[in-house]
Amino acid sequence: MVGTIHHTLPSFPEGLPTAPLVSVNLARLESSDPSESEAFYTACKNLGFFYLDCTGSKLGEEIVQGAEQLHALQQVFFNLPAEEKERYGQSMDKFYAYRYTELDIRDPNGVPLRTENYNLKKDDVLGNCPRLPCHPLISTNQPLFKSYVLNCRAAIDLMLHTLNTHLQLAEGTLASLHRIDHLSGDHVRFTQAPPRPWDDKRISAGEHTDFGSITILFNWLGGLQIRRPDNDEWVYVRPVPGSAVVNLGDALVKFTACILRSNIHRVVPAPGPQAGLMRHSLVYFSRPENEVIMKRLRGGLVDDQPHKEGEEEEEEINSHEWIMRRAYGDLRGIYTSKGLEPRGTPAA
Ligand SMILES: O=C(O)CCC(=O)C(=O)O
Ligand SMILES: [Fe+2]
Repeated sequence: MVGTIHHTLPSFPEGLPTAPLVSVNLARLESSDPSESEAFYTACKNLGFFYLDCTGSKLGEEIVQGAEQLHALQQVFFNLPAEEKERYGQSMDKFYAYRYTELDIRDPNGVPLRTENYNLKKDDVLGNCPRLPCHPLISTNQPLFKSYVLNCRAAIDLMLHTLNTHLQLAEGTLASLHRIDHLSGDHVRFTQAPPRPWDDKRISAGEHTDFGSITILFNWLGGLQIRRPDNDEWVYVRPVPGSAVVNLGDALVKFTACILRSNIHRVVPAPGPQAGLMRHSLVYFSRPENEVIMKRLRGGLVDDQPHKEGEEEEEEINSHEWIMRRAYGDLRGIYTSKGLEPRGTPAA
């Protein structure tokens, strides 16, 4: 198995309530193993979160290795002086650039600490659109980003294909909404959060559902929590070396008229002995192509789903607009089968 650095960090504490995530093996999904495929589909319907065990799959091992390399790179990137990072910040792009939020905690020099992220568009990496100027550290690592994007997309395309089969949709329906050479909101995200005390207000403001299709997440410290749908309890997702955490986003809930689930989650300070460390995560968000209209699909099991009152009159918006309004506009919040639960801060 590819080396990961989890064992070099303080371990995730025992005895905390953790999320009941099933583990789906990528190699077995690749070989269309019927019971693995069924377990995957069940996880997508019941919780919308699962571990993707990448061991024993060439593609999986490449994804894990890429994630480790990008984890090392993101730490170098976030260690750059603030002015250097800000040069490629929000003045260039509202979303696909370096972004930060200042915390009300200061470092020993009196400088406010930041939670930071950097978003890099799939279309930028693959050359489907003009490239946004970026720091040399990012541009010199384009081959690494490119192989990571292609590998994540290969895994996502396989998962979409498997879902398509279980949902009994016409062949290629989900694939036709997620063509890699068509513009979409897919992106790689680096995140960094400094150690900080528990803050109820900040934590609840960060509760969200992802609003795209399928998210592939790597983190090395605890702190990610999901709210269990059965008892509403917030529980930790323990990082597992060699596995990604995969979750579904609201677009797939919309397309399938709520057959699939996107579960609410949030990030809290890392627990126990991990609490004093800088926390990073590496996320690949996939989203429908920009021009795709965000409404229920026709065909297969989706046709058996009940129609919501007023569904026919719902305004038709495309994926690009959906993302912008979910991130910054009037559609901010948590999307559930009951509708949109408004929240003040951007979801992801
Ligand atoms: O940092 C994490 O573990 C999760 C991040 C997340 O949920 C997101 O960026 O949407
Ligand atoms: Fe998320």
